[in-house]
Amino acid sequence: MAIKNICCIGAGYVGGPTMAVIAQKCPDINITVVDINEARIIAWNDDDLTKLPVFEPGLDSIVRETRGKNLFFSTDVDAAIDRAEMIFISVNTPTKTYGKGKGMAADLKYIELCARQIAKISKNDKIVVEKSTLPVRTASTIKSILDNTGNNVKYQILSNPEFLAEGTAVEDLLQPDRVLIGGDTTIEGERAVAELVDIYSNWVPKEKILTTNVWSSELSKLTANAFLAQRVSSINAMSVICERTGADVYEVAKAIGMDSRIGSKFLKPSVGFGGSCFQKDILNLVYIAKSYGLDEVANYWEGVVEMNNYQKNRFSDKIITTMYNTVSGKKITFFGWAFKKDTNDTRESPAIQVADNLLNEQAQISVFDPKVDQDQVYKDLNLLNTRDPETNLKLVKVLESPYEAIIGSHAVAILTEWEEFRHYDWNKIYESMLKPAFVFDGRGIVDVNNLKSIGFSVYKIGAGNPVN
Ligand SMILES: NC(=O)c1ccc[n+]([C@@H]2O[C@H](COP(=O)([O-])OP(=O)(O)OC[C@H]3O[C@@H](n4cnc5c(N)ncnc54)[C@H](O)[C@@H]3O)[C@@H](O)[C@H]2O)c1
Ligand SMILES: O=c1ccn([C@@H]2O[C@H](COP(=O)(O)OP(=O)(O)O[C@H]3O[C@H](CO)[C@@H](O)[C@H](O)[C@H]3O)[C@@H](O)[C@H]2O)c(=O)[nH]1
Repeated sequence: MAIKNICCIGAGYVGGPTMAVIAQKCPDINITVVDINEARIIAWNDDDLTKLPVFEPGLDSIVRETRGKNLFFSTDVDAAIDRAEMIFISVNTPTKTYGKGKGMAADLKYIELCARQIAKISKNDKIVVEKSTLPVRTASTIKSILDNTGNNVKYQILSNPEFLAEGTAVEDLLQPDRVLIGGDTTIEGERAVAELVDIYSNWVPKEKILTTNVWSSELSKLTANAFLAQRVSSINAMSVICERTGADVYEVAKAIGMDSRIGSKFLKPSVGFGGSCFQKDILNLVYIAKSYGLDEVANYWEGVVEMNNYQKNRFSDKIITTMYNTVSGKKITFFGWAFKKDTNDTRESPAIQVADNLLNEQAQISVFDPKVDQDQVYKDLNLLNTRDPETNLKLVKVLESPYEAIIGSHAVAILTEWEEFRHYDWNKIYESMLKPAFVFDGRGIVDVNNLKSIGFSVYKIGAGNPVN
């Protein structure tokens, strides 16, 4: 059986781009991406491609090429499930905010709802693919729901975790380091795995398609994110030592990165990692370890998140102490709000925590981010529930131009590494700021000597150069 119809449940940062690329590479397969969020589906169908709900370089042209041909976005979940031979589940799996495992475990309610809906609708055999990031052994939960509430149709559950990073999603999908597919080791299981391998083989070299058992595949995803986040926390831990000793973390990163056993990637010091995945997935891993009574393992990984929280708070503390121990009534301009460059995603962005800390000290904040709008900034701050929305509205302004945002500021804080920040007219910025004019670079992107020659006092994370 060659797959002719795919349904993807969840039209988010993963579902949208992943299906767009499959549609482009497999013109003979009809793909319907469904979501219960009607506004999101409307945005995916917008003629104006700048309004797509997910900003990713290169995504608009793939959607232009495929949408309406073999790629469709719809709110009719039932019809798409019914039609499909293969169903990807790509819904959100956030950290639980209630009950047992609150603040740690993955909330699987959306996964379970999908499984129940698939069971209710399906009248012929289906391959169900876990695309969402899930705790190890979730496939058995899905299988149990499907088998016990379904219409006696046969299901194969595959695990096919997604490794794309935001901002480079299209590139990562077109040229993945590997594709991982976990399936049952039965004949039916192997057949289902082969169907999915066939789909990816349209553009991914065979040697990069790795097949494993389901549990290894599920756990590899959490492991990959834990290792990646651990690298960021490790280099951030060294950034503090560099600042205290006069060593330069960028030189240290280069020196260790040339060791082929360590490798040079993912060693950029920062104000902390953000994004919807790292913290959530590590906490999920910590919860799994604890649930097996493996407290030492749990504590080991929890340290990665603790280090990250320390780094975020350390940055806001640095701003406060440098600005003569008070930021009350002072205007601080944030360059960047997204959790990394080239995305409009702000989930768990370090900017949110840094802003919250500074607002607690009665600072006034103006924000400029090339891709994040005002509503999102207020939404992120209000979600913290630290103060009432009116106060956030009063203390925080979101501007559409960096040069407008900066007028009358005491300091600039760089929270996202957008390329354009490097090329701003820093002389002009200096002119419109109060003096002394401070720059706090949480992403290591500025040329310290150049800014100092203009007149700025500069702090660059990990650079071992005390502000002067
Ligand atoms: N964002 C990433 O870069 C990334 C990368 C790899 C893996 N992941 C994982 O992929 C999963 C999805 O992440 P995301 O960032 O795309 O999330 P998202 O929040 O952007 O999208 C999920 C979508 O699923 C929809 N949804 C939830 N329940 C539904 C239901 N019952 N029926 C139909 N639609 C439903 C939501 O409305 C939402 O639009 C998560 O498990 C995440 O950990 C994310
Ligand atoms: O050297 C580095 C690399 C990253 N970061 C920060 O770490 C966070 C995460 O960055 P990145 O991993 O590039 O983006 P994500 O989109 O969160 O992607 C991660 O999370 C996804 C969701 O699970 C996985 O699919 C990807 O493989 C994994 O890289 C961001 O805040 C980055 O600024 C650093 O501070 N220093």
